[in-house]
Amino acid sequence: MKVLLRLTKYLRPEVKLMAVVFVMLLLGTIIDLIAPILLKEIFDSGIANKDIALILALTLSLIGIQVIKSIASFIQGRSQELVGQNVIFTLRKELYNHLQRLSFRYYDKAQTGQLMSRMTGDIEAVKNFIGFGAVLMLLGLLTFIGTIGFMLYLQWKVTLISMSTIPLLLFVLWRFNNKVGSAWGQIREQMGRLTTTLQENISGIRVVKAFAREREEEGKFRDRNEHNFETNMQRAKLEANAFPLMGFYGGLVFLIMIWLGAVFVARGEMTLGTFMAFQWYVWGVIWPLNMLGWQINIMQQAIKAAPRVLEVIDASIEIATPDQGGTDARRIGGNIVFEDVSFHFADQDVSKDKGVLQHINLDVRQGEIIAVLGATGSGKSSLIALMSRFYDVSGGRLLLDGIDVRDYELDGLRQRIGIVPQETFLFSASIRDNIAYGMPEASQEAIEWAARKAHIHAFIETMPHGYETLIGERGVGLSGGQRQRVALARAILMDPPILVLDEATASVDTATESAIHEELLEVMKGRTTFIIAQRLSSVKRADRIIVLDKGAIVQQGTHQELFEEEGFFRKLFEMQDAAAAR
Ligand SMILES: Nc1ncnc2c1ncn2[C@@H]1O[C@H](COP(=O)(O)OP(=O)(O)OP(=O)(O)O)[C@@H](O)[C@H]1O
Repeated sequence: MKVLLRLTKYLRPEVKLMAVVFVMLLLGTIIDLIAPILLKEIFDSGIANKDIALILALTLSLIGIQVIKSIASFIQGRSQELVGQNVIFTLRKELYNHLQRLSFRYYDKAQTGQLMSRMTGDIEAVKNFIGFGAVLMLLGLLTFIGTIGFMLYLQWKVTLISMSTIPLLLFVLWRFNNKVGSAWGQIREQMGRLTTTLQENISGIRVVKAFAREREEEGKFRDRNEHNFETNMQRAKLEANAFPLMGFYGGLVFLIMIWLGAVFVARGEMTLGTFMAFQWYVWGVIWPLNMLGWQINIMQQAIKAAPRVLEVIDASIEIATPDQGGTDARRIGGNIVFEDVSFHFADQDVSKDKGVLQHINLDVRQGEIIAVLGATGSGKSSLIALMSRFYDVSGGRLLLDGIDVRDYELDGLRQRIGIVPQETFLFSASIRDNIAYGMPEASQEAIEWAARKAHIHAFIETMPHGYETLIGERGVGLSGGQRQRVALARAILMDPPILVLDEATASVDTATESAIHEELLEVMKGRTTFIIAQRLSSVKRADRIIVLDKGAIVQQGTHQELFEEEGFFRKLFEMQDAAAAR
C-alpha cells in the first residue's frame, strides 16, 4: 500500500482535474440518494393524496436529476481517464528517461524482457488503479455510507436487521484480499519472464535456427506459459470461491429487506413509499460490496506492479556529471593518462578478486596511435570503456588533459570520444540517420565525407534509395562488414579528438581493411587513436603497441621493439606470418 502512496506524487499536478472528478462523484452520489426520496414521495404524498400534479412534478424531477447525473458521470469519466492517462504518460516518460541515464552496470544485470514488461503491463496495471479502480472505490464508499445513513434515518430497525449479513460479506472480502495479492504478484513476475523468453528468442532467432533448437525453445516458452496459466487459474479459483458468496450475501440483504419491509408496512410501522425507497436504496449497499471484489483485484495488481516500476526508477544513476556541473569537455585535446588504474566489475569483490584491470600506468600523448593487443578476455575493451566512463575505475585515476574523467560533463566527454564498438548496433532507420546518429544536424556533404573515409560510400550509392535506404532492425540487410563500416562512419562524423576502434575492421576482408586503414591515416591525424585488433596488419601504423595479459600491461613499445622481444607480440607475429605463408 505504501508504494501506492508514493505514486500520489504523480497525482499532484492533477489536483484540479481530481477536484472535478470528486465534485462530479459527489453530485452523482447525492442524486442517487435523493432519487429514492422522490419515489417515496410519489407513493406517500402523490398516490396517497391522489395528487396527479404532484406525481407528475415528482416524476419530472426524477427525470431531471437523472439527466444531471448522466452529465456528471460523463464529465467524471472523461476527467478520471485524463488523470489516469496523464499519470501514466509522466510515469512512462520518467521511467524511459531514467533508463537512458542508468549505467552499464545496471544493464549488465537487467533483463530486457523484464524491463519491457515493466514499461508496458506493469505501468498499465498501475494506471488501471489510479485512473479507474481508486475512483470506483471512492464512489462505492460514498454511496455505501450515504445510503446506510439515509436508510437509518428513514427506518433504522429495518436497516439494521437487513444489514446483518454484511459482516459475513466483509469477512469473505478480507480473505479474498489476503489471498489474491500473492497470486497477482506471481502473475506480474511471470509476465516479465514470459516477455524475457519472447524477447531473447526473437533476438536470438538466428542462433535458435542454426542449432535447430526450435522445439526446445517451444518447450521453454510452453513451461513458462503453463506456469502463468496455472497461477491465473488459481486466481480465478479464488474469485470463483469469493464472488458468488459475496453475491449470495448481497442477495440476502435484499431478501431480508423485502420480507422485513413488507412486515413493517403491514404492521403500519413503515409507509409504502419508504418501502419502495428502500428497494432502491438497497442497491446502493449491494453494488459497492459486490464491486469491491473487482476493485480489490485492480488494487492488488497495482500494489504488485508498482514496486516493479519503482524499482527501475529508484535504481541509482551511478555515473553522471558531477553535481556542480562538471568541466567543459570541449577542452579535451587527447592527452590520456592512466594512473595506477584498477577495475572490477560489479559482481567482483574489490578486496578479494583480482581486477579485470590491475595497476595500469599509461601515458598517451595527443595524436598518438596506440594499438592494444592481448588474448581474448585480457581486458582490452574494459580499458577503453573506462575512458568514456561506461564504468568508473575501482582504483587509481584516469586523466584526460590533466583532469579526472569523473570531473567532466558526461555528455560532452562521451561526444569527444568516437567509439566503433566490437558489436555494432544499427537502428531501424535510413543509412543516413544511422551515420548521423551522434550529429543529426550534420550536412549531407559531411555524412558522405565520413562514409568515404569508412569505405562505405560507394556501396551506399548502389543501394535503391542511396543514403535514404531504410535498414532493418539491428542493420538487417547489410553484411557484418558493411554494418561495421556504417558504425565507423558514425564515429568519424563526430570529429572526435579521441577515436577508439575496438576490432572495428574485424568483419572486413583484408583488402578492404587495408584500404580503410590507408584512409584512416588521414582521419587519425591529430587524433589520439586506440586500435584494438587481432590482426597485425591493422596495427602496423601504430606509434606504440601495448600488450595486455590478464588485466596488466606486459609489453609496450614500437612494432620493431616488440618484434625484437620474446613475448605475446612475437608469437602472434610468427603465427600470423606462418598462416600467411601457407
Ligand atoms: N559485464 C561484465 N561483467 C563481468 N565481467 C565481465 C563483463 N564484461 C567482461 N567481463 C570480464 O572481464 C574480462 C575482460 O573483458 P574484456 O571484454 O575487457 O576483454 P577483451 O580483452 O576486450 O576480450 P575480447 O578480445 O574477447 O573482446 C573478461 O574476463 C570478461 O569475462
